[in-house]
Amino acid sequence: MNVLQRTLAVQVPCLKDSWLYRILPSVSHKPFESIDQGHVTHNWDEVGPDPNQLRWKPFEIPKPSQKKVDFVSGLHTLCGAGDIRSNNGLAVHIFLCNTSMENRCFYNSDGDFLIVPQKGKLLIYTEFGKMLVQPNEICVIQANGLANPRDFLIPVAWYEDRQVPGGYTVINKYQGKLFAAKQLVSPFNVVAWHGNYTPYKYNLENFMVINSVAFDHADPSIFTVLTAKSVRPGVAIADFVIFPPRWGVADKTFRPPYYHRNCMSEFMGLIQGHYEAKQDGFLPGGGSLHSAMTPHGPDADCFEKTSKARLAPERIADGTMAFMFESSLNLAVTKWGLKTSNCLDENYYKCWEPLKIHFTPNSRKPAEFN
Ligand SMILES: O=C(O)Cc1cc(O)ccc1O
Ligand SMILES: [Fe+2]
Repeated sequence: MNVLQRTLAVQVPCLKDSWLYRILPSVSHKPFESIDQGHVTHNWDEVGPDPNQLRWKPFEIPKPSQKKVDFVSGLHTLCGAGDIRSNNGLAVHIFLCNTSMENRCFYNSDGDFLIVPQKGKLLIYTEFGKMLVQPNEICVIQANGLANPRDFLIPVAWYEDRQVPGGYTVINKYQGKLFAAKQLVSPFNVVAWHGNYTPYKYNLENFMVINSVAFDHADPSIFTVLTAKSVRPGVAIADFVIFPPRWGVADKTFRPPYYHRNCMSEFMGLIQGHYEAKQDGFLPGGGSLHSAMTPHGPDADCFEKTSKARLAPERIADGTMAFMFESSLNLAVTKWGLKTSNCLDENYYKCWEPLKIHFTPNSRKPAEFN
C-alpha cells in the first residue's frame, strides 16, 4: 500500500472463487507465527451491546514523525456482529495509516473488504494488478445494485520478479487474529489470471441516483450501491448506501431524512462536504452509529431551516458524499471505539435538544371533524 491514510473498511463474507497463474511455485513458508496484532479484534463482546446513537469525531491519523503506521498496524475494529468462524457477519474497521507497506502484504481469510477511502490515496498491489483508489472511489467485492457493471474497474495483470533476501512478510487475518509468514520473494508474481473473484474499484460519482419525483422521502434503499445478501431473502448482512449529489423535487414533503427508527443498524460516514441532516458535527473522517430501533433524524438546525423551505426543485449535497453501511445485524462496539480512540462525541445527543414542539392542533382539522 502506498500513500495510505484515513479509511473506513467494512468486511463481509466472501462470495466467489477465482484462479491465478503464477510464474513461480509458492516458496516454502517458515512455520506460521502469531504476530503483534495491532488493534484488529473480533472481541467486541468485551464492551457489549450499546443501544444508543453514537457519533465519532474524525479519527486522528498519527504523524509519520511520531509513529510510522502502515495499513495493517493502523487497522482498528470499531464495531461488528456475527460469527467469524461460520463466516456470517460483518465488522467495521477504521484504518489510520501514514506509511506504505514495505516487503509485507496482507490477506484476509475472514471476509472481503469493502474499502472507502476518506482522506489520502491508496495504491493497492494485488495479485491481479495494481489499483489506485482515492476519496469518492471505493474498492470492493462482487455484487452490484443500481451501479452499472460498466463502471466497475478491475486491474490488469501486473507482476514483479523480485527476490527479497531480507524476507517478505505475508500477513493473514484469520478468525480475527493476525498471523505472519516469511518468504524470500515478492508474492506479486502472477503474470496472468482469469475468473471473476477479482478486486475492483468504482467511482461513486458514476452512481445513477433514483429519487422521488412526486411526494414523500423515499426509503434510502434507493441509494444501494452494493449488497451482501444473507440467507434470508431480502435481508442484507450489509448494504453499502451513498447519499450523492442529486436533485430534490418532492412536493408536500419534509425533504431531509424523516425522523425514524430502523430494523437495521446504520453505520454512517462522510467522505467530503456536509451531510444534509447534520451540517455540523458529523465530519469527514468521523462516523456515527444508530443501532437498530433507536430513533434518530435531522438535527434541530436542519429541522428549523427545511421546515420553512420553499419546495422548489433544488440541488442537494453538491460537493458532498456521505455513505452508510446498513446491516440487519446488531453491531457491538469495541473498547477501541468507545474509549481508546478518544474520538467518541460525548455531546452528540445535544444536536436534537433544541427541537421545539410544533403542534398546532387547530390549524387544520381532520376531514371527519369538518
Ligand atoms: O439516518 C440517516 O441519516 C440515514 C437515512 C437517510 C435517509 O434519507 C433515510 C433514512 C435514513 O436512515
Ligand atoms: Fe437512519
